[in-house]
Amino acid sequence: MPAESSSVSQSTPTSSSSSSSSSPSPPPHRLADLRWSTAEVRMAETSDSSVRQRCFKKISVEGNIACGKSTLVKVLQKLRPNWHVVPEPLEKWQNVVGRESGSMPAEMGAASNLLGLRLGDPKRWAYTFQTWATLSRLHIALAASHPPERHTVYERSVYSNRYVFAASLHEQGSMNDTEWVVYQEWQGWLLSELDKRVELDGMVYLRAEPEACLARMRVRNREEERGVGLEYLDALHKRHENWLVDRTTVVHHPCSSDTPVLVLDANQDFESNEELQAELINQIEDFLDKI
Ligand SMILES: Nc1ncnc2c1ncn2[C@@H]1O[C@H](COP(=O)(O)OP(=O)(O)O)[C@@H](O)[C@H]1O
Ligand SMILES: Nc1nc2c(ncn2[C@H]2C[C@H](O)[C@@H](COP(=O)(O)O)O2)c(=O)[nH]1
Repeated sequence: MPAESSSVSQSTPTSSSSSSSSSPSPPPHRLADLRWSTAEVRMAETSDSSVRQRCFKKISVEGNIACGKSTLVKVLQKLRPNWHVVPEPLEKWQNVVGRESGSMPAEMGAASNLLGLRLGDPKRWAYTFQTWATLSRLHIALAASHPPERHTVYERSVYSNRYVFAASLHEQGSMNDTEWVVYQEWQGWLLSELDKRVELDGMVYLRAEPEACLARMRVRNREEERGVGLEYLDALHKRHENWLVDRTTVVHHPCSSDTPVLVLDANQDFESNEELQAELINQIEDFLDKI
């Protein structure tokens, strides 16, 4: 990968969806809140599209495992407290709780750590993980699309779920052809129905060498990721590059190959460098102004 600081690889604007509500912060997320009536969904869609102001943007921060997304997102929360920052729902993957009380018997214990199951036995759990990850991401994306009259920054998206992770799991044989087709069909249909509500105005790609990600992952030392090696990080890196840099990944509505992408060099150590952090945040702010 050539050394670089940052670049906006596309600048074609896409439509955005802001919301009309003025609540200062979103309600806490519970999967039980997913039980929307059709009428509620229609109302939200109507108010979304009627208030389509272009000033408040929805973007995601994308990048390989341990490239520094959570670290950047925390910096964003600190330096831009008026932005709505949505971290990845990791704890929902590490502790699966059902919508109905009592649907997960207490004695299941470790069986509720879906991230651990998926990394321990990919063939058995990859498809299940993809459905749960999509569900939890959609939940926070839809919840967040209501209140904020401010920029919203998601840590990853339903799009990396498909074009990076699911595609890679299928390629490596962890999802068979039938699971891959079924996943793509319902995921594609659902997102296209949700349309503007899940569309992004732009994406920030934290681009880091897989070797750097591996080193950081080892330092972070998340128990479930002990078996993750360079080969998997390499495969994910290539998927990110094809999708966000080369733009050769075939994407489906409401994802677009025209969605602007800001590429940031995440090889540099911004964690302990406040000057660099401020510079990165300024670049993201400029990007939001441009798209
Ligand atoms: N730019 C950086 N330089 C060096 N270490 C970093 C950097 N960004 C994050 N880290 C460290 O690397 C590990 C993974 O970072 P994290 O933000 O959790 O990655 P991600 O959310 O992308 O998986 C953490 O231990 C973090 O402290
Ligand atoms: N199979 C999938 N795994 C995913 C997805 N989104 C995240 N992940 C995994 C990767 C990491 O092990 C862990 C957290 O990711 P970070 O990069 O934030 O550390 O979850 C997905 O959609 N599918």
